[in-house]
Amino acid sequence: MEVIESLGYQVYFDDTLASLEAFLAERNYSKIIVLVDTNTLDNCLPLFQQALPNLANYDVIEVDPGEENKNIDFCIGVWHNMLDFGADRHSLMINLGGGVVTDMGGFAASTFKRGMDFIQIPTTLLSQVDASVGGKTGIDMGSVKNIIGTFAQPQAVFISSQFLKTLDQRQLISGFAEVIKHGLIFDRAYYERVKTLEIDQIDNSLVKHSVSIKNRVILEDPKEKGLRKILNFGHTIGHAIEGYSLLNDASPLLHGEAIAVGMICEGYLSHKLNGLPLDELNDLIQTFRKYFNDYTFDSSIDTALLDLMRNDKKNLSNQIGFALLDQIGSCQYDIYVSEEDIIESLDFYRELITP
Ligand SMILES: NC(=O)c1ccc[n+]([C@@H]2O[C@H](COP(=O)([O-])OP(=O)(O)OC[C@H]3O[C@@H](n4cnc5c(N)ncnc54)[C@H](O)[C@@H]3O)[C@@H](O)[C@H]2O)c1
Ligand SMILES: O=C(O)C(=O)C[C@@H](O)[C@H](O)[C@H](O)COP(=O)(O)O
Ligand SMILES: [Zn+2]
Repeated sequence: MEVIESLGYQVYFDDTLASLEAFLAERNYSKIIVLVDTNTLDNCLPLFQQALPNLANYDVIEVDPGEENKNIDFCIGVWHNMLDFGADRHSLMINLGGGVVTDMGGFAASTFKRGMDFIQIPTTLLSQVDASVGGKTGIDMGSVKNIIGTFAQPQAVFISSQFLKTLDQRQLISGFAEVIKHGLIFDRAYYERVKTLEIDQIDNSLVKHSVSIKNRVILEDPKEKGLRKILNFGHTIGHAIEGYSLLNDASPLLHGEAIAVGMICEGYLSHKLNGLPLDELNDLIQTFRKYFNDYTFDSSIDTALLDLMRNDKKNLSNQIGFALLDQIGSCQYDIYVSEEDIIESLDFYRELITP
């Protein structure tokens, strides 16, 4: 078992979850509530129960799965359940699921009675390498991603590769977008390694390395005043596309799929505005197109996408904020880009995927 020290808590890489048993034994929580979605109820709760045979007394809250449920209505349902179960300030919320469960459960716990303890047990690749660590919690409002939320750190994070066995290929690839991002923004050698991998070669070492990159960034800047913004590479445009797709597509893009498109567009902006060499831009494009399908959207939605980007949390005085690469493995932040250039980057993507 390995442990990474994060912002006052530990991230345990522990396939047996023995560290979770020890963690619970050390603390005297008045009540334990496990938040799951329908899929993690079926696929992950049994593993959790096997690992903790002596944990008899806990309540389970179940929500419907998917991004479309990461909203205030579901959150209210969670808060009602917490009240019904008699949760108090000395209770613990265990979020057992992907990024939707860890984001929304963290938000529900961090606001309930002005805040109670929670831990994250991420069960998707995306939530293991990214969402469960760093204390960003939140929910969407319509198409606007993560617009209501808190910075609230969990008491601990427990990562077990056992959970990934039931995850389907599309979800694994979605999580892989954040892995590639970690290499692009921080670690060129890591990028060179991951871009050659097949999806079935994802292993513990890669999850740990991604967490260690994210952890180094958040330790330096927990509340995203500066450096942490690099973790948002691809997200200014990616979140707009994800939010748009969520409400308009019959089969919406997943978070990782949307930010993969975002990273190609923002790769283009990195080349045009921040010195990313052309051959590195082409390499980035080739990598994303190796793993991700093209996403077709026409220019009629550009206004809607720009409207969504106007809500980005990196914006300043009505200027749309970006984190952009100057070379692979290195990223700058607080770069404000004109709407003309943003549209040019969307055009670039459209031309790229046109046969
Ligand atoms: N807080 C952060 O720092 C941060 C970072 C990155 C992404 N996010 C957020 O994370 C969310 C995306 O997370 P996600 O990709 O994990 O999506 P998700 O939580 O929707 O999970 C994806 C799907 O997999 C299912 N699932 C989860 N674990 C499973 C398992 N072990 N076996 C089978 N099925 C399983 C879920 O029920 C869901 O249907 C987005 O809302 C994104 O904004 C947050
Ligand atoms: O942890 C961070 O900081 C990130 O930006 C990680 C992102 O991958 C993640 O999608 C995050 O939820 C985006 O946050 P937001 O502040 O842009 O909503
Ligand atoms: Zn992300």
